[in-house]
Amino acid sequence: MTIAIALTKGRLEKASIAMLKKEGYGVEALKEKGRTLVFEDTQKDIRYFLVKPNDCITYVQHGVADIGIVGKDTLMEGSDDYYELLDLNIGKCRFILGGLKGHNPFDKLGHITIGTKYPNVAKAYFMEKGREIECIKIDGSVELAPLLGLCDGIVDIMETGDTLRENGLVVFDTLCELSARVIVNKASLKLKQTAVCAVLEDLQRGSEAC
Ligand SMILES: Nc1ncnc2c1ncn2[C@@H]1O[C@H](COP(=O)(O)OP(=O)(O)OP(=O)(O)O)[C@@H](O)[C@H]1O
Ligand SMILES: O=P(O)(O)OC[C@H]1O[C@H](OP(=O)(O)OP(=O)(O)O)[C@H](O)[C@@H]1O
Repeated sequence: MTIAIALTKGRLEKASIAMLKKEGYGVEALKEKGRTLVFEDTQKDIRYFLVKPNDCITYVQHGVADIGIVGKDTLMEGSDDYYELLDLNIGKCRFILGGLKGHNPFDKLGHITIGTKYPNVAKAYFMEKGREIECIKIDGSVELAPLLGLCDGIVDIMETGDTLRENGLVVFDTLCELSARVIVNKASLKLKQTAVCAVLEDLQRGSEAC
């Protein structure tokens, strides 16, 4: 029975392919991918494809992918009609509230404006703290927004902290730790249980080595 696995392209791509390869999966072809989008491992009867983070969830929810590997940040921001079954211990980073030194958004009395790629996460965080915010959706280089006066602070991913530091920004709070997760289509877990669980067991072993 063929299993389809959606991998997130970009920052998670290398580490997830390396883990699959180490566990004996034939994903070598993905690394010399050119413009080809789908790869078959006929020996293991697995089909792989590389997609953008949000699309990984979409393909899993629709059952086109049985399994997806995607960041917890993307899962927290998006819809949740899937099973999240494994933490892979790769792509580790955290959600932070950041901004200009001496300008903690919580100290502001009036209206707070937050720049972020993750408006749902940001709103939930401030709501829990009893503050309502206006979110300005930013698609990249989020650190620019407070520097140029677009917003009072940002909710974004931090790994090394270099991007914040090099732009003179500071961390005011950590919302939570993040890493890549394995998600599974709900029907696939029932209908392809043996094959799906075999992949999960291998990935579990791989994640323990991280
Ligand atoms: N600095 C980072 N350190 C570690 N993991 C990160 C970092 N930035 C992103 N990630 C993880 O990698 C995933 C993919 O990030 P990536 O930046 O490649 O994609 P993206 O957000 O769609 O960006 P782009 O629009 O530039 O393609 C994120 O969802 C997150 O889980
Ligand atoms: O703490 P650091 O190690 O500096 O990493 C953090 C940066 O990485 C991510 O952006 P990315 O590089 O993916 O680019 P983007 O701004 O286009 O989203 C994130 O949005 C930060 O800008």
